[in-house]
Amino acid sequence: MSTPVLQLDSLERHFTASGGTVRAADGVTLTVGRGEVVGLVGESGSGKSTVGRCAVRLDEPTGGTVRINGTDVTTMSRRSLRPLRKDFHLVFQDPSSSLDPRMTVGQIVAEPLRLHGIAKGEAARARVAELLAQVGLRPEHADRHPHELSGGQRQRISIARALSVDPALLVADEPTSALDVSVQASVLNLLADLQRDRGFGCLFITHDLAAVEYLADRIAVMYLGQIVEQAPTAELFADPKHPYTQALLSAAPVPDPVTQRTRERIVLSGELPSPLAPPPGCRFHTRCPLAVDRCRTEIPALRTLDSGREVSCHLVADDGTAPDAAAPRPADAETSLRTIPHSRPASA
Ligand SMILES: Nc1ncnc2c1ncn2[C@@H]1O[C@H](COP(=O)(O)OP(=O)(O)OP(=O)(O)O)[C@@H](O)[C@H]1O
Repeated sequence: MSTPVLQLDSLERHFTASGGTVRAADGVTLTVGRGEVVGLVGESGSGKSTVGRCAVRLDEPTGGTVRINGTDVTTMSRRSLRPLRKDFHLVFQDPSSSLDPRMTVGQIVAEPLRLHGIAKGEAARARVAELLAQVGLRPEHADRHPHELSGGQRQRISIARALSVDPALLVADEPTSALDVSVQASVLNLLADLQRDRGFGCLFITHDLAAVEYLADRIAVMYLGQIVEQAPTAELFADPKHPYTQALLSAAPVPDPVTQRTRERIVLSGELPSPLAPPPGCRFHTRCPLAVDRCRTEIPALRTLDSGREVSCHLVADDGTAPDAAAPRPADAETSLRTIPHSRPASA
């Protein structure tokens, strides 16, 4: 297997705040293969952006490792990182914040080409025209400034800029959520087309379950700083194992009129607990409709099931048998705990 474009190993990003330590990312292990789109989902505050920012070293991890194309960049200085920066880019939620208002679109898109010594002068101008065409803009847009363009056009420009140097990895953090609903689909389609044509790896961070189902090959689900489930997209949507994933996906619209897939809506009680003081045992137990005593005291490891999928839940058996969070009855939960064989840690 070729080296993944992104490898996060036990990634940690803890922030020191007045109330203590915020465990925004707390042991995240994740890979993005060459040409693969990995979706990162989870409710607001679960740590997705923190992981995305650490992955492109816009933020400093406090533990674990970040490898890009096999190179450990976790503690590399800005200076040593500079030549590698061509390989990875982040597309932000709000394009206005990442585009310099004093520069023309042409200068914005050409800047990475110049910085990495790839093209200048006429060659850079020709490349910019080509890139603008690829993102659905006209050559004359090169002379405009970001404020003269719509939100959708600005996001197309940040995508053109990010892809100008042919990166191996693109981290897209909610790339459409700041846009009008009417243009979200066209920007997503553009990303999907470019990804297919150019084959870059992509970490796609989103709240939009329909978008992630459409774009991602694989999905990782985050809860309170940790990954609780990872699976190929179709398998995750067809058969979510973790009670949190079941609840999250139960809120998704049913996009396929042929299969008429339906899911009973699972409404979780309470808010996401504070990452300043995560609950003991399974972090999800305070909101899990299936939680049993073991969940309150014993931390479930993220383990690989027989099928190769990964899940961290005491109630999911190695053969993938999982209880249904939509039909919780205390007796069921206790029964499933007793009847499902668990792979317990050696020390337990
Ligand atoms: N610089 C910081 N200092 C202190 N806490 C922070 C900092 N940045 C993020 N956090 C906290 O870390 C947690 C995770 O934040 P993060 O933005 O990564 O979540 P998210 O899943 O991306 O949320 P959203 O979907 O709303 O963007 C939150 O509790 C947030 O308040």
